[in-house]
Amino acid sequence: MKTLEFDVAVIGAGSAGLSAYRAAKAHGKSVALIEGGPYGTTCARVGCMPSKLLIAAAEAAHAVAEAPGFGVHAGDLRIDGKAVMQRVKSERDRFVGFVVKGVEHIDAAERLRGHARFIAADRLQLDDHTEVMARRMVIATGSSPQIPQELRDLGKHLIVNDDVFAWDDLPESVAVIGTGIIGLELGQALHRLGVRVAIFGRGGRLAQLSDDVINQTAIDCLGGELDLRLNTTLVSAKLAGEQVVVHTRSDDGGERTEHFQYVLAATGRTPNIATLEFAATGLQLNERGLPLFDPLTMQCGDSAIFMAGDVDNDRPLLHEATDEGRIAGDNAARFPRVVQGLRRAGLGIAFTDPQIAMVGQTRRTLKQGHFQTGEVSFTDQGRSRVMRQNRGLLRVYGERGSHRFLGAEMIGPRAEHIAHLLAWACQNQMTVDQMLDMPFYHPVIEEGVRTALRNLKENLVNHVSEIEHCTDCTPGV
Ligand SMILES: Cc1cc2nc3c(=O)[nH]c(=O)nc-3n(C[C@H](O)[C@H](O)[C@H](O)COP(=O)(O)OP(=O)(O)OC[C@H]3O[C@@H](n4cnc5c(N)ncnc54)[C@H](O)[C@@H]3O)c2cc1C
Ligand SMILES: NC(=O)c1ccc[n+]([C@@H]2O[C@H](COP(=O)([O-])OP(=O)(O)OC[C@H]3O[C@@H](n4cnc5c(N)ncnc54)[C@H](O)[C@@H]3O)[C@@H](O)[C@H]2O)c1
Repeated sequence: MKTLEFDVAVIGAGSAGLSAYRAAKAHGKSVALIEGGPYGTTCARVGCMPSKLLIAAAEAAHAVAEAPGFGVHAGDLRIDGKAVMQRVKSERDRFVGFVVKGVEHIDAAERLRGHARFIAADRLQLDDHTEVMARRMVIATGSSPQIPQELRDLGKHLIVNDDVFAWDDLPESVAVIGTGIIGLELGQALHRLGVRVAIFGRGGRLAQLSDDVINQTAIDCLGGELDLRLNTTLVSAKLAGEQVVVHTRSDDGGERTEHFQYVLAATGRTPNIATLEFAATGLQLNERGLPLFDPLTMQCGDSAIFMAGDVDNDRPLLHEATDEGRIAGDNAARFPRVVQGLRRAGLGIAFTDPQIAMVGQTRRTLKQGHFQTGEVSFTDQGRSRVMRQNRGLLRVYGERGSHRFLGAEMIGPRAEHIAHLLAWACQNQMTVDQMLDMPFYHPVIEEGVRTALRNLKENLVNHVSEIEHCTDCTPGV
């Protein structure tokens, strides 16, 4: 057994861990970067990048299928599944290669391999070979797919996102369980690439949308193309030869039994904490066994242990993981003089078509009676119609009295860009008038944003009562 000593130990060499390592090193500390799995990060290996590569192929197929709508005919659509997966994997490997190269530049004495668990607040055990002593720690162990009990006996026919990006060819059929971001992104991409796909949701929510009106618009937009089965419970899934027999029941009592080649669990992710043995740290834990931490400093209580990335179960997105890693690594090095780090305006984008986006305060977090809503439909929006992408709705929220822009939810064309504009305005605490003073070109989709802001301004000035009813909202304050 080896014993090594460092100023700081970072558990996990994913996006958050790498960012924490760099931030702690900037203080001139000795820092151990501990990794128990493959290098390359979830984002590059099996997350953001390969999913967007698959979606890019699906968009190409969709553009060909939609071309006759412009009077353009490209002939019969043919999808070469092997070539699609080959590009997904080779481009993905390129991205992973850059990350791995970066890790290899780290001093070998600070790159430790092994699965870490706590044996004290300042001590870790790596597998059965090394003990690491460090006064300050950063936990950046990420998250893993959560698998419902009823899917656990399906062997290789149960898949998660990682498995999709290991395919050499596209399959014949996939039942996607879960209507969150992963289920919708992968489900729509596979559908557009010719795979028979059904997407099952036990509730009626899509991609974490909390505005009922936007959620319904998303159901209408995506449900027009996809086999979307909402309010449907998975009763059982059983293997029958090389197929899975999926038995489902919808809330209206209808039952169906269908065969699929694979079942994709897209049912959420759970923090990687099961084997960390927090009991040895003395940290205060919440009801799910996660240490309580301050999201501005990432510090757990007043300890020298910090959290970062998906493991903390708060804003599980790449840019947030990197920010949290930077704050955690910086504060671990500064401990005990911790400082608050920059947290940015909320920004979430689902790369469906149309794209879904959420900015700043979502409908769920707004206080009833304190805000007004403005909206624009993209159905008749000029540029969207020109491009035959005139589907969707944007709703913007503003604060009564101050007229400050608070946030937005949307499904619509090029939402990834509109969401950035709105997030920048939100972080700068702009008022609706200030946003309307900004330039808008013609003809662009952003003119739709202007329409929504004008509508919001009118409603703020006239105090139009909030007509919709949101079941998830904080009751009238
Ligand atoms: C399919 C998919 C698509 C996504 N798309 C997007 C997107 O488009 N945009 C976006 O912003 N986000 C996206 N995300 C989310 C994003 O990938 C994550 O938020 C981000 O990768 C989290 O980084 P992390 O450092 O917390 O975790 P990871 O990168 O998973 O790093 C954690 C590391 O810790 C290691 N580890 C775990 N336990 C231990 C231990 N005990 N000892 C040692 N090492 C350990 C793991 O092996 C792993 O390498 C997507 C996620 C998925 C799954
Ligand atoms: N574009 C992006 O930024 C992007 C893309 C993919 C993933 N991500 C990140 O990854 C995280 C995880 O994504 P996700 O889609 O797995 O989680 P999610 O929490 O968004 O969605 C999970 C869905 O599964 C449903 N579900 C859970 N258990 C179920 C069951 N037993 N039967 C049927 N449905 C069930 C939930 O109701 C929910 O709709 C997201 O929160 C997101 O932050 C981001």
